[in-house]
Amino acid sequence: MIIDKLYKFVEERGPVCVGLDTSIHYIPEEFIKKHKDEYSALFEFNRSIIDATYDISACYKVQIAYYEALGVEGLKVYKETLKYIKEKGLIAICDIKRSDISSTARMYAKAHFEGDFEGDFITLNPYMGLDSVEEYLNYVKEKEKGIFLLLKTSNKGSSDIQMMKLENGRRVYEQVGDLFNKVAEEYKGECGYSSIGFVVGCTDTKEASIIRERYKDSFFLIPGYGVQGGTSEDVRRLMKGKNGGVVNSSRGILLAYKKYGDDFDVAARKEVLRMREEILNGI
Ligand SMILES: O=c1ccn([C@@H]2O[C@H](COP(=O)(O)O)[C@@H](O)[C@H]2O)c(=O)[nH]1
Repeated sequence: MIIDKLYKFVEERGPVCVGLDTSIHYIPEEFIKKHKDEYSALFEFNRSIIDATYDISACYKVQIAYYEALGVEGLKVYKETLKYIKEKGLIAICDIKRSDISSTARMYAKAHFEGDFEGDFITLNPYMGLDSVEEYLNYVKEKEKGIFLLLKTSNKGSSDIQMMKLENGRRVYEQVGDLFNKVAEEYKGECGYSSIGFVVGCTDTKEASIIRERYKDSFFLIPGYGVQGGTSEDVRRLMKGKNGGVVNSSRGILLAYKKYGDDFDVAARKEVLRMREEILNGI
């Protein structure tokens, strides 16, 4: 199961997930000038970040929106970045947040679990229900793939719907979490976690411990650290020890050169080390 590989990397390298939400505007101008065009600079920037951080990071989360926004040329960079991660034996989480009826979901599964845009894990929005996720499950069982389902997101608006109380007393996110937790049981690896995990933002201090307590055996992808305001203390409420999840930081790592004044790859490494130390020290 792919979760066993991720768990092993978390144990060996720490829980940091490097977010490759790479905007052209984040790349230093001198670096862009050294390359044929913006797209090759974009790929080389990603490659340098990966080379500088792979031995101290659990995985890479590649946010497709940043590449889609650049059209076909951007998607080629997305593809090349995923290929590079795979060639180095690392783990890619494709942050695509798809959700659709099953016939369309089948196509999304094909697009992101095989072919040009293949990754190890994908993110899905499960709020369309069980049948919107079913088409992906065969890949989890047979092709060493994994899924992170949005549960309680890091944005302020997550309280608009996800926190609503239903007549049965549960919150909407609990209804969704309980439903998919049962499904996840069938995809457990040797590490005890399932290849179907949840996305839980670390920006809701109050709800974090409740979520961890309710989903004791789930592996979490945790965004919201740093720029969005989540702290290491918030992360620890969700982590369940040192290896119950991975903690994403995108802008905090990609733009670390502005904070440290070093070359961007050197600064990215410094920031991953700082973040890892800050999170693990309190556990
Ligand atoms: O609840 C969620 C789910 C996904 N994200 C994604 O994580 C990164 C966060 O980027 P930062 O620069 O570290 O804030 C981004 O790709 C989001 O789309 C999230 O933030 N919250």
